[in-house]
Amino acid sequence: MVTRQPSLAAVDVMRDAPVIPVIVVDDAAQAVPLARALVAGGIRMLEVTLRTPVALAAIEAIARDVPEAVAGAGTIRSVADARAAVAAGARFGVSPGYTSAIGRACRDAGLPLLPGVATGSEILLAAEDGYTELKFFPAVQAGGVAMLKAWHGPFHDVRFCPTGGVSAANAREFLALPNVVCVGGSWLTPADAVKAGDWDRITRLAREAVALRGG
Ligand SMILES: O=C(O)C(=O)C[C@H](O)[C@H](O)COP(=O)(O)O
Repeated sequence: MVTRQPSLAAVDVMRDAPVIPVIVVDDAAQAVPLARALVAGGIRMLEVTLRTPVALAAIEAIARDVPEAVAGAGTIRSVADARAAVAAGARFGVSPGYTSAIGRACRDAGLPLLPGVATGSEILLAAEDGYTELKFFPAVQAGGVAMLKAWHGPFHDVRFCPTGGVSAANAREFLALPNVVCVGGSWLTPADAVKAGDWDRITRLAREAVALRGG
């Protein structure tokens, strides 16, 4: 039984911290300590990608056992994914691309969505459906900082979370842009650290990520 939480908007998800960690969980038992490690470092909005068989169980475990965290689902590629994410207790969703069917399903389910876009036409489609807080994916591969600067003219009212190729080394450049609210990335949860249960390292990486804004 999933307890419904107070409603959240996509912009709240983006504003909470400078980085949304993109998490891949291979073993459901890792989910709770991993979430606690990120929370200890100041990161609460957690994107658990639906890329592994245990992803939904991981979201469920975090939603149940780590009340300070806000579990979200990444890699939403279909209406079925959106519904499964909600049923597991996800409180926001992130998609690597966008279709109106996904947008509608998330809205109907009350799931704030960060739709993935990489072109002007995709931005227009998402905006037509009422989505103006978007994930730019894959950010570095699709044009990076220069692309976001170019988009700022025609799409000045759209805000982005660039993800894909973003790291501690280039995050500040993105965060300095007027149309970037936060960035997303997998660097806070390196596969070797998760595998080894090196939660202190993950807390340290989270803390460094929090310091990216303003510092
Ligand atoms: O599974 C998804 O839908 C995703 O969210 C894709 C991720 O955003 C990127 O894989 C993160 O890219 P890196 O930070 O470069 O590792």
